[in-house]
Amino acid sequence: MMNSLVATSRNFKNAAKLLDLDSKLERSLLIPFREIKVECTIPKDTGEMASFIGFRVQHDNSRGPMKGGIRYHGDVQLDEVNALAQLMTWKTAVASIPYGGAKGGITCNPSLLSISEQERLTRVFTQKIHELIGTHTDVPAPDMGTNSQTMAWILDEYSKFHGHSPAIVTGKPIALGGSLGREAATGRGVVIATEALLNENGKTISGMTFAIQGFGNVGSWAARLIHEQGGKVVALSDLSGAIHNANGIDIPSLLTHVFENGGLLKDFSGADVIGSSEAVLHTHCDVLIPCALGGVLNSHNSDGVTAKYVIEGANHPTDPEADEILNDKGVIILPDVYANSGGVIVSYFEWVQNIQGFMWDEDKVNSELKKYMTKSFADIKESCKTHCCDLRMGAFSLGINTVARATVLRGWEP
Ligand SMILES: NC(=O)C1=CN([C@@H]2O[C@H](COP(=O)(O)OP(=O)(O)OC[C@H]3O[C@@H](n4cnc5c(N)ncnc54)[C@H](O)[C@@H]3O)[C@@H](O)[C@H]2O)C=CC1
Ligand SMILES: O=C(O)CCC(=O)C(=O)O
Repeated sequence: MMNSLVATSRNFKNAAKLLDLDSKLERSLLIPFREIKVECTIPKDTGEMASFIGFRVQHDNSRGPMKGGIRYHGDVQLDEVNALAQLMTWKTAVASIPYGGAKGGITCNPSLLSISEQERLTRVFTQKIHELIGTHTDVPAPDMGTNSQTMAWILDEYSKFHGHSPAIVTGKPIALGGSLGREAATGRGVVIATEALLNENGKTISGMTFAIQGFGNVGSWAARLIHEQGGKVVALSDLSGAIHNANGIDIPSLLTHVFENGGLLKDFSGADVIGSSEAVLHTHCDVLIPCALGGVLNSHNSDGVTAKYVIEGANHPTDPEADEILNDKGVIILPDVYANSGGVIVSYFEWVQNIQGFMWDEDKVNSELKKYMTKSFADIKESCKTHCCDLRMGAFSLGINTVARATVLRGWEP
């Protein structure tokens, strides 16, 4: 698998070439604004001390406060967080929301930590970075391995230093100022994006077959909404393996099973086991939606993809080498910086509601989300036409051009 920062930066450089970007400006846009690395030491429940490394990379703030999730996963390391922060910068620009990009994470396996250990770790991490984040500087949110409870602990810890600050994080519980619709937003956005692409090709979700890797926040909401719209989810996977049912998996039954089974889809009686999580990538289907880790589609396995469309619910699931292989096979890829932007778009609505001190109803959140995503799909198509390129390069060049213009307007002189 290619290093995620190398992969993301390669996409950036190819788009910068299409834009004929000044080489000094190009270099400046690629370099992150700030990289933070902190040691977080906590007592485990046993009384033993344990140290973890936490990161926050603030990539760019030319268009507004930096924005992006916090990931708890064993593979978290600086290059990965850097790549994810950079993606946030282009993603917020593609979505036309007034933010820059950031991302954070702690190298840990949350399933091996008790809830109180996770709480202590989150609070220590917040103590270490609280002076460098802020409602108008850098606003965290959930990502893999974190959720609304994690955001509640950050809010509480941050507020001890700075006073009650609901807008310091998004994706928080509704009872603490979270937005209706945020929990479902990334999955809902994935489905809106899928619909836009399929409609353009004379198709609809209803009657199409789908395979989804990852059944956490993004994957489970995407599956639920696809099922509701008449799409057939034939394969799914998570950390515990992959399952398949050619007649379509009954998603409501699976959700009940997962809820009662420690969050895992293994042992579900309504489908056959098809092996490791990677098996789902090669399942016969119309649409493949990776919703887990980065780099899962690479030079070793992309040739086996049979789907006609890949919708990137995860961040950077496709290596540039896999991009080439899939493009040669005629597979259409809807890139992460658009396909999974529903989460950060509704995070923006949450932040706006917190600042206004006014709560929107869920219909308003969902209809505004659709409006933003419909507009950005049209903007990407226009960019593809201008630069004669595929959707990834269309989205990257749109995002990079928007950030470059803001940077120059603020007084950057090439
Ligand atoms: N939560 C959000 O709002 C957003 C998330 N994303 C991206 O979506 C992806 C998933 O994030 P969430 O759903 O929030 O995470 P999550 O922690 O809720 O769920 C992750 C899922 O992936 C599965 N998984 C982990 N390792 C796997 C592997 N090797 N093979 C197959 N499945 C595996 C887990 O079992 C779980 O089902 C990540 O790439 C994240 O960056 C993107 C935009 C926003
Ligand atoms: O909701 C947010 O602010 C960030 C979501 C995120 O981390 C992502 O889009 O990858």
